[in-house]
Amino acid sequence: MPVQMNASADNRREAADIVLRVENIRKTYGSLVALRNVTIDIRRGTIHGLLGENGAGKSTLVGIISGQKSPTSGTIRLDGHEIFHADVRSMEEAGVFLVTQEPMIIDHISAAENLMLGIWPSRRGFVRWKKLKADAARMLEGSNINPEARAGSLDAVARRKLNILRAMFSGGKVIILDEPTAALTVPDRRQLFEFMRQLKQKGVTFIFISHYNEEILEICDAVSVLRDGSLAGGTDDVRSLTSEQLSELVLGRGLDLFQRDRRAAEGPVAIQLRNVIAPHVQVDSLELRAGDVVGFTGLPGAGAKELARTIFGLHPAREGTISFDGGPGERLPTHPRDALDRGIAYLSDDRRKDGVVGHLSIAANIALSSLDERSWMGFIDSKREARLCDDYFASMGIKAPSPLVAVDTLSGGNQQKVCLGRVLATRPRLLILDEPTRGIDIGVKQDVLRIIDQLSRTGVCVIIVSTDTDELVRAVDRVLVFRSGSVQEVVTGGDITTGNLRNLSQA
Ligand SMILES: Nc1ncnc2c1ncn2[C@@H]1O[C@H](COP(=O)(O)OP(=O)(O)OP(=O)(O)O)[C@@H](O)[C@H]1O
Repeated sequence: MPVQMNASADNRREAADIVLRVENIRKTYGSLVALRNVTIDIRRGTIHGLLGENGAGKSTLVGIISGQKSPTSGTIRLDGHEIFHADVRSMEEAGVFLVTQEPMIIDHISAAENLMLGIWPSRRGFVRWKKLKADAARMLEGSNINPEARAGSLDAVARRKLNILRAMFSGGKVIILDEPTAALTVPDRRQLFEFMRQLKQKGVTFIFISHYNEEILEICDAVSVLRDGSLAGGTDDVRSLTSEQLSELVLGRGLDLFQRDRRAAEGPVAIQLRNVIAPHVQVDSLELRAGDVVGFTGLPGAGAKELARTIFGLHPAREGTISFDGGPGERLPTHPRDALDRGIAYLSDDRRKDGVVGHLSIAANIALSSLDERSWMGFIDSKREARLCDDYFASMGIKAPSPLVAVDTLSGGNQQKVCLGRVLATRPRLLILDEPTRGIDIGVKQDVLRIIDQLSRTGVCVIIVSTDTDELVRAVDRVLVFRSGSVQEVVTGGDITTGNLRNLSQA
């Protein structure tokens, strides 16, 4: 019976190959079924992509794997052993780490101390500070993070990098990265991927959540796709897939990619900025015509985000004026309220800080910043408010039972859609969007780009601050590349390509 013996040896080898198995996992929130009997095998030493539309159940699944959430039913096996009553601590001790989109960093200690959190070297009960600093400095080499810097002073990207590095150096054998590349620059992303490949060689396994096909195709070995809480498909050989097939697997249909019909800068100037000077910003002149969609890009600190925030009154300008429709130059807004009063709206890239109010409903959030428009002599027109909320709820494709549920209960991408609905509802004349589709799935991303396009056709000027080159290529008329606080390059027409923008924004 040699054939049978070979088969069982193969089975054993195969079982040993599987570091993590989720089996028949089901999770419900009241009547909502977030996961329906999901079974996935994750092979040791691979990078396993987890894909799905917003609200498909990805964060819920990795929350369960990492011990943050408990399943309604089903089992998790690590190295073939069933795990009972897992919590975050026991899973980290077992080598399973979840790196979320919101870095868990302690602000008042240094980057080095944060990096080594939980693994501070000690001798006879005393922390070996010298060794800690030396180890941390080695790990942070090439990351542009000063090991001595107070974590609270680091920007969002540095915090995210620190969090990823912490999991990697804490001896994780299964590391889950939930949209780790959001906000990372191209060089940062390359560095992260290189690092993942090195650890993979050493047998570390990654579960990698991303909405970017190109990333999945570049870094993953295998993928599993969730659709509406069920496993919709997957493969152990990502190389056999094309980007279109990946989209189809995620959406259950083909993807209709959006491409703006670019306009030349013609017609009277609607908004003009002059001599704007602010920390990290020095811009002599910027002109927007009605209906222009302009992209701002560059490395962190190069001025793109800073200028956008200056126009909205979040980043104090030392000098500079703004004028509307050929009128006289006015001082720049000194406060967001002042900006909103003058028809300038802004979507922050930090939805935790200035995005949504979690315990309020979707409708209340959408209504928040457009209160003036729906009130008349101090009274709120509630019919109008309901209509407005219904419109945005439907057009943004927000996945929730109704506009009345609390934003807290939505998936990350759906929360982002609420933020976007909220700024669009202010009906501004200048709309500034900072990373508008970050965290949003590929299908809805096209819808959002379409909505921005339609809005611009009503005469609204739009500024999109973005590090997503694909987004810029699809959505804008021209791209301003920032360097050292100034506009270094203006890219127009056929020159707006992914390759060009990557080269220019890294230079
Ligand atoms: N605490 C909660 N209460 C009620 N429903 C919840 C809760 N947490 C998640 N859900 C629901 O479970 C479903 C799955 O959400 P999950 O966050 O896992 O999606 P996701 O695939 O990670 O989406 P995204 O890409 O937007 O991050 C969604 O319908 C979401 O609204």
